Amino acid sequence: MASSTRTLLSKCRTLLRQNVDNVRGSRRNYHEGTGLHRRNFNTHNKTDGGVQIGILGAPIQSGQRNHGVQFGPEAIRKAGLIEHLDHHVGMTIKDFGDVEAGYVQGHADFYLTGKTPLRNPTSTAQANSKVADTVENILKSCDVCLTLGGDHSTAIGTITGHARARENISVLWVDAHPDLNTPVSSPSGNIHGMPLHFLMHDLQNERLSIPEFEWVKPCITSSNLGYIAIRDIDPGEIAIMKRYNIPHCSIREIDRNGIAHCMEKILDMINPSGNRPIHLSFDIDSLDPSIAPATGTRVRGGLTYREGMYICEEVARTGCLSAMDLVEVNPELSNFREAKRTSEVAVEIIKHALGLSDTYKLERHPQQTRLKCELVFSDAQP
Ligand SMILES: NC(=[NH2+])NCCC[C@H](N)C(=O)O
Ligand SMILES: [Mn+2]
Repeated sequence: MASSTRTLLSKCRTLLRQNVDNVRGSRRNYHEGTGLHRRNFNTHNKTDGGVQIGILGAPIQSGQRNHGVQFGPEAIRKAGLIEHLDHHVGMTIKDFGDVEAGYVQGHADFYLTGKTPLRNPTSTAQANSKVADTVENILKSCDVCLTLGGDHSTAIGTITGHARARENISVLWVDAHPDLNTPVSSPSGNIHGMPLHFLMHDLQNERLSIPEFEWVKPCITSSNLGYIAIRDIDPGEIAIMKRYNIPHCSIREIDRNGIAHCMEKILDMINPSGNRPIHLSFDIDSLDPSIAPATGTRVRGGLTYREGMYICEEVARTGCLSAMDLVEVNPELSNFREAKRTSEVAVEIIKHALGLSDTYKLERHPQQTRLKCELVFSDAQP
């Protein structure tokens, strides 16, 4: 390429970036500072300063068939999660241990539907009820609750707990799958492919009357939910997404328009005012299996490492992160090295969502109970 063309191209890119930054700045008040800081979502009056992160393990595996996903919390902790977070000034980590989830071998009970029986409703409901109570409690004393799964049915508990503790939450669902099946549309009977049908107001008529799940009250609507990276979508899920116009950026839209555009679009859709508490539900299978192989429902053609981290950085920059799930790490489904690699990537994902990435640094402002995540390296050129 001739050097004059290259210069022109680079000038265009710079202009484009500046434009994007201007639009963002005006829409979401980025000039106020970016990143994780206290947004007064909480009802408690903490004056000791700094952001409190509560961590909970939810070793639930009854939402699917593979053995081993119950070891997800242990694997992520072993990959150094606490050590990575602990030394950051202005951030306090409280580890609440694991919820007692109970282990279900294969098929404990099922609820008969027309097609595939719903697998393990009793144990999945009971474990999630504990998760919901614990997340609700953690959010009374912490600014952010991080839950380590477990399979993705865990989101039934975490989102319920979050919605009990804070008003007006919006959910960003990062996943290869929309997990929006109903017991009737599900091809597998696995509850980890259905958590959202329990939680969405719009889908209450699709629920079966399962006494153990009575406690789950709808708490999100189709406009509070956004998908990113989905690429393996069942016919029943497509129908629901179309019927309720659920905001989404499929992996193909990321290919076409880039991750920056997609994140901006999806955040504007689910959090237009820029001050709703965000629930980030991150399924490790959203990443390409070459990066995160130790998971149960791998789908080729996933997010690159940087795309995954970028999603989390942008969430951190909103300053609205209030709860996060990191689910579906299953260390038993690959060899030791791959399992370790997957857990390490999970730690990286969490760090980035909390505003701790290579391109950012956290700074505690003196005398302020606030963390500010500042860009120490930016591409913006004069
Ligand atoms: N959280 C997950 N990994 N979900 C996978 C769901 C796969 C499939 N759509 C099902 O409903 O069975
Ligand atoms: Mn999922």
